[in-house]
Amino acid sequence: MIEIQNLTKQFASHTAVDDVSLSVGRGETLVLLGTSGCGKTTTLKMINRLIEPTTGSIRVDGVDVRQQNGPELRRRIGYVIQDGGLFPHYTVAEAIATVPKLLTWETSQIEQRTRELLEKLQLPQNLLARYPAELSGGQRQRVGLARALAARPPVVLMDEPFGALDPFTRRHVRRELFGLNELKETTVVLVTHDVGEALELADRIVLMDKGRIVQIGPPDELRQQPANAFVKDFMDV
Ligand SMILES: Nc1ncnc2c1ncn2[C@@H]1O[C@H](COP(=O)(O)OP(=O)(O)OP(=O)(O)O)[C@@H](O)[C@H]1O
Repeated sequence: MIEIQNLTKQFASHTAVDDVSLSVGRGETLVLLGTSGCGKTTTLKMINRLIEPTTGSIRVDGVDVRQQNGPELRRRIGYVIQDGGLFPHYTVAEAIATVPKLLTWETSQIEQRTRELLEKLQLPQNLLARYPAELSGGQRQRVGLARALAARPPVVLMDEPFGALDPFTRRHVRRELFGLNELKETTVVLVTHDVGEALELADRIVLMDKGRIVQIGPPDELRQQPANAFVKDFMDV
């Protein structure tokens, strides 16, 4: 469970995130939606402390994130970014095993989990010995997803996680991942500017504009009862 209260981030004189308050329930998928530069990524990065807020607070499972050190927090919160965010000198197998190893999983358990994730993400086994430079953009992105999900973290943050995939693979991977049990009990905060993706994946959508929340609610509510003309136009796909 994530509770965000009066969160603001100021970069010099620019307010990137402006007094944002919201909560994400256990197992919920919350989608941050909005135009480029509206503050989605900045909001996401404050949850795992890659960016420190100017003011406001964030609690994950009742504990203020500022009371935990960054690396420890990020071990419990999966994080997926558009290009996969992989270390160049780690093979695919090593990348996926990173967090399970830190948590001292048995080798056989890590191998089994790796096989399972490759299957769900439609990645062939023969990629395991390759380095990120030897993968396509879409493969890198899926390996990034596998790495983030490997140890089944209770919270996963995703920043345009399907952005590099072609429309066909994108739909397929999305359905595989979100349709099966894989993410059912996981609290997910996902950033996208793709309305279709938001409508398909979100339990609730947070529509942002210029750092502020314009409307928050289930997909149908934003479509059927838009708070203003901006929401109506944005959701009208
Ligand atoms: N480190 C930084 N220094 C100064 N300004 C920044 C910094 N990071 C982000 N910004 C500004 O803050 C605003 C919000 O950026 P943010 O990346 O959160 O937007 P976004 O909604 O995720 O956009 P996109 O969909 O394009 O990724 C933008 O105007 C951006 O230029």
